[in-house]
Amino acid sequence: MIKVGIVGGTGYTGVELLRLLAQHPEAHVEVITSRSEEGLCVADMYPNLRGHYDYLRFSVPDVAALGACDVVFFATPHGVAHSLAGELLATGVKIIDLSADFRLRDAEEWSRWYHQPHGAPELLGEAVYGLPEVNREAIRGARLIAVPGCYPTATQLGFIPLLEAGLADPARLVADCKSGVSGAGRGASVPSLFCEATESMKAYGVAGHRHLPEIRQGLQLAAGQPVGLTFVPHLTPMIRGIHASLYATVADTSVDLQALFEQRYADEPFVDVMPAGSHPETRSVRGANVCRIAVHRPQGGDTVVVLSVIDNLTKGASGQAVQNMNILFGLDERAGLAQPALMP
Ligand SMILES: NC(=O)C1=CN([C@@H]2O[C@H](COP(=O)(O)OP(=O)(O)OC[C@H]3O[C@@H](n4cnc5c(N)ncnc54)[C@H](OP(=O)(O)O)[C@@H]3O)[C@@H](O)[C@H]2O)C=CC1
Ligand SMILES: CC(=O)N[C@@H](CCC(=O)OP(=O)(O)O)C(=O)O
Repeated sequence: MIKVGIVGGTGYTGVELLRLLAQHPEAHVEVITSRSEEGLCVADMYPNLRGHYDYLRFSVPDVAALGACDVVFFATPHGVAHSLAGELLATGVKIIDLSADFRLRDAEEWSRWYHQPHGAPELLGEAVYGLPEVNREAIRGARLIAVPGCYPTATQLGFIPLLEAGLADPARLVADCKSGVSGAGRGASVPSLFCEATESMKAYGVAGHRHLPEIRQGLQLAAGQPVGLTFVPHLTPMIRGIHASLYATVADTSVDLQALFEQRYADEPFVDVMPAGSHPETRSVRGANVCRIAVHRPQGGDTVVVLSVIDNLTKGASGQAVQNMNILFGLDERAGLAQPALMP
């Protein structure tokens, strides 16, 4: 059994980790932290977990207890993993960080977008970006994994086949993305209030969202050259889900895009290329560690439209984190992640 620690167990990604790990055949959660709920039984806070974690109580983060685990997940706000990662790695534990702390290669760029100094630039060289569809081999040997953000996962998986094949004009990519409200986390904030978020929809961060440099970094690697990306996130009145409508211009309109996408993801257990003409919906991935993709070229023109949907808490965060754990420990990549989406 892999001994698991979770820092930040009361948040939405923390409880999603618990939900997924409850049915994992090779993992056992030993430690879960919360500073605000110290001593509380996990199932008293999340009744959906009653009967699964009756032994488990929240405790304050403690390096000795976490260091006795095999792997520690950080499901915490930005900056927390920076402060604990070095000390924990020294104990021999592996780290899977769901926050953005180690996603950007450049510490100065991270500081600009996250408005604080990078707290552990010395660890950036060894951090592996945990997008298995691109980095599976590097993940296997990693000590420190940076799990991609939710918008970056949906967007990169949608654009990558076009960019790797050199088909899309890399200078003019557009990502028009919609997120459910759980993407903002469990902390109280006015935009997340029921009366603010329901029966309405709005864009935000058009001038520059912190996921822009992360997405650009991944797309540049796929394209092998700089990319120009317009990224517009929107808040939509649903709890879970990311819907990305991605636009690219292609010079060669003779390529069979359906075949290209099917071939690129043929061996990927968690990317589903839907039949030509499909319109994937967010509820088809709710609670499932899956990205469903459809590729269109409307009216046979030179604009390609890729539709990519994920659950922000599953393939966009905790499911992808467990997928990384499975790869890291040489397990079946699907372990604990086989459940289909909840419909309706
Ligand atoms: N929500 C989503 O869809 C996604 C989130 N992410 C990222 O995952 C991380 C967690 O997100 P989410 O679950 O939504 O966040 P939440 O705000 O819902 O939860 C944050 C958790 O971190 C703990 N925490 C806060 N500050 C500290 C600290 N200084 N030291 C230790 N623990 C702390 C909190 O517990 P307590 O204060 O009691 O200790 C809480 O359990 C974030 O970095 C987020 O950006 C990534 C992809 C998608
Ligand atoms: C709807 C909503 O607010 N979404 C969050 C992004 C989700 C997330 O948590 O991403 P990180 O892991 O990179 O922080 C936002 O736009 O800030």
